[in-house]
Amino acid sequence: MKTSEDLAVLTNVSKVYGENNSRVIALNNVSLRLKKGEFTAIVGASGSGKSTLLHCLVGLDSVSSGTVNVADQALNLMNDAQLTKFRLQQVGFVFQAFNLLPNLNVEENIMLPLLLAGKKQNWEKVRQVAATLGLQTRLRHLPAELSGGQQQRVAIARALIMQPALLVCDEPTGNLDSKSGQEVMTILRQAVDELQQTVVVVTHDRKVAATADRVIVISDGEIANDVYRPEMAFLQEVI
Ligand SMILES: Nc1ncnc2c1ncn2[C@@H]1O[C@H](COP(=O)(O)OP(=O)(O)OP(=O)(O)O)[C@@H](O)[C@H]1O
Repeated sequence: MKTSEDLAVLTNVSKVYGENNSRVIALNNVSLRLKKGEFTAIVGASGSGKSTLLHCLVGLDSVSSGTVNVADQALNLMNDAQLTKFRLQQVGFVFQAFNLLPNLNVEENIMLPLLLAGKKQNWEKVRQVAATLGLQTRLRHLPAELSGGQQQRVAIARALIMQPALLVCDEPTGNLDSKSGQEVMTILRQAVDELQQTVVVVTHDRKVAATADRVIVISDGEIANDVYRPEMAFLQEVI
């Protein structure tokens, strides 16, 4: 049963890659609910299934069995075109590699999802989002003229401009020094606290996990722990 507080409900989700000798069970019967406005970190050893879980959550990957419901839509029943539309309208993505278009300046990069979604150009909105991320003096710069932390802030602005139901971040601080990484986490925290943005972060970094409200530990494709506001000692043990 889904409640009005739930943004995402995964029920008995399994994901199997390959066949016979190369068969890998990447997710094994995972059930999970994410509440609206919640900031969740997914942690676990390399190969444990974190990225697979993130991909199944946003319809980048299909599930082998089980159901995935996000923002009142059943992803497991959608075709590719429907999934593409769902992701464009409902999901913001931030990756370790910033994935900005090198020939577009900062404000054009931030505008891009609006144009891809067939919406009107809205420079005021772009500048407003850029300003909340401290990018107001960099609007005409190209990505190559920015620091790594600034580039990641542009990527976050680009993800937030669509006011996505869900913001997913795969190792968002993986390419950053610790100060820039901290700045990026502060921005994600603000998006949760001030915009009630729902955020899911996959990370190997315990400081990143400590910024979240909830930490889910994946082990061998299963949820091994699911803890709200864990103590640092717990994070030191699991990350
Ligand atoms: N496209 C694929 N084809 C076959 N096996 C895959 C595929 N994607 C992932 N796997 C396997 O599924 C398991 C889970 O992978 P996944 O990428 O989700 O792990 P992860 O926890 O994100 O790892 P990392 O921290 O190293 O990124 C691994 O054993 C991996 O080899």
